[in-house]
Parts: sequence; C-alpha cells; structure tokens
Amino acid sequence: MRAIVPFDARDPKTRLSVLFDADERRAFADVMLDHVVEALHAAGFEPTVLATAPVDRSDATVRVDDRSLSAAVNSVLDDWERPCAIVMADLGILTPNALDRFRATSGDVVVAPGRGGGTNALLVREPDVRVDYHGVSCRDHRAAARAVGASTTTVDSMRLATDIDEPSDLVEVLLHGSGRVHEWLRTHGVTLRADGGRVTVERS
Ligand SMILES: Nc1nc2c(ncn2[C@@H]2O[C@H](COP(=O)(O)OP(=O)(O)OP(=O)(O)O)[C@@H](O)[C@H]2O)c(=O)[nH]1
Ligand SMILES: C[C@H](OP(=O)(O)O)C(=O)O
Repeated sequence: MRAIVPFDARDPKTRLSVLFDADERRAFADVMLDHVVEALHAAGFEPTVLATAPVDRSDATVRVDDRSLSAAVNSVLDDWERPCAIVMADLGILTPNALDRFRATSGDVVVAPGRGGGTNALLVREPDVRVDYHGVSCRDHRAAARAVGASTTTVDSMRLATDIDEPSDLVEVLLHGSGRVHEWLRTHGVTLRADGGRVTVERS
C-alpha cells in the first residue's frame, strides 16, 4: 500500500526550540523521517515523502509541494488510488508491528489519533474522503468520513499516538524508543530527569 509521509523540510519542530537550534531541529526531523520511512518499508508500505522543499532520499519517492499541509495531502489523494495511507514523519517510536496492526484494521477510514487531538496516521479506503489537519483533526476526520457515508475505526496504539512535538514527548523516545532516534537524542545530551515525581528531559 502506498503511504504519504508529509514532511516540513524548512523549519520543522519549532516547539522543540527550547532544546535545539534550527540546524539541530532539521537534523532531528531528518532522523525521525528516516525512522518512519524505514518502518513503513519493513511493514510493506511504499512511502512517498511529501516535502515542502526538495529533499534527497534514496529510500522513498519524493513529491515537493509547498502549499499548506492539508492542500498538499489532498492533492495526492486526488491522484492516488485507494487504499492508501498518510503517516506523519514525526512518529519517533513507531514500529513495523504497529503499522501492521494499523493496516489490518477494518473500516473505510482508519484513524490513528495523536495525543492532543491530531491525526498521526490515516488509512483511507474511501475515494471521497479528504483531510483537514490542525485543530482537533482526529475528530474532524471521523466527521468527514461520516459525511460521505464511510465507516470509521480508531486505532488504539501508543506507538502511533506518540508524535514528537513538545520536549515532554522526548520522554517516550528515551523510555520506549530504540535505534537512530533514541541514539540521536543520546548523542545530543538529552536525558531523562525524574524530579519531584515528574519525569521530564534535560540537555547537558
Ligand atoms: N508537506 C507538509 N508537511 C508538513 C507541513 N507542516 C508540517 N508537516 C509535517 O506534518 C507532520 C506534523 O507536523 P506538526 O507536528 O504539526 O508540525 P512540525 O512542523 O513538525 O512542528 P512544529 O513546528 O513544532 O509545529 C510532520 O511530519 C511535519 O513534518 C506542511 O506545511 N507541508
Ligand atoms: C498536523 C497536526 O499535527 P499536530 O500539530 O497535532 O502534531 C494534526 O495532526 O492535525
């Protein structure tokens, strides 16, 4: 199955600015993209990176579109056959197993919500459904599916629900991640900090 992987190649991960400068944020976003593309291949998906600016990749098709996220994704949905998937590039603890479960879930539209109301992955089997990201997009996507008479299913998966937006999300990578995303944080001095019963991260 083909999968769109939206990727902001210009100024990604601004909510991590408190920890990383602009070059580091770009490097970290690249490492997470590598991780997601690798997991997609391992689970038998064919990824297309939908980037806001040219990116050099040998492991995926690249489509450049500098329009807003939803406009760019919908343009791919206009072109592609169903079923297809949209999987965000910042799923830092994603595994092939989680993607296998996602693909095996029935429903015209399968929603993998992100914590906080977003949509980390969407499997679309219905031709008329289009995306509308930002805000409470997991709710909006279920409503959009219902509006065209499509059935929806929601996937319950910590690995799909964990998108890396805020410094606190890095706790999940340090605790449950492995491989290159975990290693990048380690080599950039990011560690867990258990303070007064709360777990956060700090950078040395
Ligand atoms: N193609 C495309 N992808 C985008 C765009 N904005 C964000 N993305 C990607 O969509 C996914 C979710 O992005 P967000 O977490 O909302 O934004 P972000 O730019 O990664 O991070 P922030 O700057 O902290 O909001 C990530 O894979 C981004 O790389 C866009 O305008 N176009
Ligand atoms: C794009 C957006 O991502 P978030 O900003 O919630 O990570 C969404 O999933 O609607």
